[in-house]
Amino acid sequence: MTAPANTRGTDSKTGPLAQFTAAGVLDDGDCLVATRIARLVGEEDDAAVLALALAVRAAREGSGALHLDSVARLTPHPTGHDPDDNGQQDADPAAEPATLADVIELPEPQAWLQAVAASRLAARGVLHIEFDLVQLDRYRADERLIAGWLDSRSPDQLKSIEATVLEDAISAGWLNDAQVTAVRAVAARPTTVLTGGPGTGKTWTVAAILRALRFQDGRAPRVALAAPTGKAAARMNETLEAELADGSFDPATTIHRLLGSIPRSGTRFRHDARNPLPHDVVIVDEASMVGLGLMARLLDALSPATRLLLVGDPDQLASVEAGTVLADLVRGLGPRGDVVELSENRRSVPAIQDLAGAIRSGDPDAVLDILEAGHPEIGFTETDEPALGHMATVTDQARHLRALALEGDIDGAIVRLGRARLLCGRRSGPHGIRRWNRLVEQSLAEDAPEVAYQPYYLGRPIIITRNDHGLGLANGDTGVLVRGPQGPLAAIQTGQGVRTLSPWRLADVETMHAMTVHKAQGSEADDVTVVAPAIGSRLLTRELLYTATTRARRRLTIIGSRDAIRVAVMTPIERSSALTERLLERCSSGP
Ligand SMILES: Nc1ncnc2c1ncn2[C@@H]1O[C@H](COP(=O)(O)OP(=O)(O)OP(=O)(O)O)[C@@H](O)[C@H]1O
Repeated sequence: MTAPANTRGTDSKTGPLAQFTAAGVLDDGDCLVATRIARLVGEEDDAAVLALALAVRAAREGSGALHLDSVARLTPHPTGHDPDDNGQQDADPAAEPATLADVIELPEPQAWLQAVAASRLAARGVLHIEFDLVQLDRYRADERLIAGWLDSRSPDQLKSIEATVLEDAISAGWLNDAQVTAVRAVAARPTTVLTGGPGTGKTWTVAAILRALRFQDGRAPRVALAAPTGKAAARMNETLEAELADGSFDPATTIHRLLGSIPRSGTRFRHDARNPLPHDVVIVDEASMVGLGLMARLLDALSPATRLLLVGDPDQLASVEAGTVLADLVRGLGPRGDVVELSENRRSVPAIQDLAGAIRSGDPDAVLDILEAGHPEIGFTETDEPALGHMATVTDQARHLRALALEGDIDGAIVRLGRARLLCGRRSGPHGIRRWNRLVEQSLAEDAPEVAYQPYYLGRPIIITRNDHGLGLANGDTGVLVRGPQGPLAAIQTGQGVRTLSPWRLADVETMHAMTVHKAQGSEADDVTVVAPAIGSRLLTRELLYTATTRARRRLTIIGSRDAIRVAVMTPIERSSALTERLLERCSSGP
């Protein structure tokens, strides 16, 4: 393959940009940004402009870096649509999906990389080439900040933790060996990453750490508890209630609030290197949902004396923002001994744990064997045309919720809400939540016609979609509409308990007979039904299936074809970054 001829790549209507747009790989926004910047710096090399547009696209898709040799493996979507969007199934689901290399003549990656390295875009610092990756300046800067910060830390700068208090907390904590290692690591190290799947005792370990900190002599250390979302912060407060009860520690908050958001600035905060946070210890839960930019801003705002504990599950879906920071840190800091992994799951039933393990290890045969073994806790409905008839628990749940709501039973309805959940990859299309919400409502309307036309019908499960500090509601809080003395009441489970209020006060709210897997992150239900995305969907990934599976405590039903399951298990989300390499490079060149 050769580098593309110079066909006026700075014009998005012709040349390689047009070809990539027609193949559904680039969108107009990618091309517009690339052509504008190219014009600004006077770049005329098609190959470099194409790399810039693809780096912009990569960031949009969650990568802070671009491997030019991965471009050939991209899947073209000539209509610009995902199969789940346009309602079409692949004609032959077993057929190998075409790659971009099948439809476009691509530059040879090494020559392309050299062309980018020699380009004006590189000379002017728009693009950088390191570790054979192309990076936009912003993501490289964030990665360098994170790696540099982690590298500069020394245990000598930390306030020491009294050994006897630490040992007391450990012996009184009923901790397993890995949990003890984690507590000791936090005491001894400036940075610790605590990983593990759901129910492996991460919060239990954090509680032991807080107890060790509370009984320190002299000034109690100042601890910040934080999470990427309001919902996750509220959950932290709930699960650490006993440790927070005496007021020794401030309740958890969002990372944005901790750093001090500046209105209308998503990238600047009141706390930064010049005005660092005053805390001795910062503990971040659900760290897999923290993107590159936010992690860089957080570390930038920590003083050298601050201990940092990042807690999360690197195998779950990563942040919406670009980056796979937690997974990168696990790989990059592992050799330094900064990572502790917990693996003993105490929450889900063994069959679901085994299934999650097989998905995580990328073994489709093992996954299908478990799905088809007839475990009472696992159902597998093999079809690529899911229908409501496949989801008895979902319609059952809707009817129970409605009955409890009609009785005005707030507690009963809230408990019921956590019993069963229908999860989908996306919002739209035949496999998306909108369709299932509509179908469940149609089914309810057979007995209760008002469900079809009343927005606030009794028994409507809801999810809050935006933080509302005035009402004390967090994005992701869930609830149900129940009969109240003067009309319908919204009963919502918040971090501070159940709140009831008039549904008319709710601004950002959606129906939740079905929920996206992204939104379900950090929450669980006893009985989970998962509709697998269609073959060809970009959402059909290992992380999506793992995250959905690990939401189930007692029973799981997966609805999808064997091929779709196979594709999901074999398709880890490819997000490129150079953060791991940066950390490993520093580790190997260290003292
Ligand atoms: N060492 C232990 N001894 C007894 N019970 C434990 C221990 N560790 C964890 N548990 C229990 O196991 C369950 C899961 O623990 P925990 O909530 O800490 O897990 P987690 O990893 O934080 O889960 P998630 O990621 O879903 O929040 C809890 O009921 C907890 O009380």
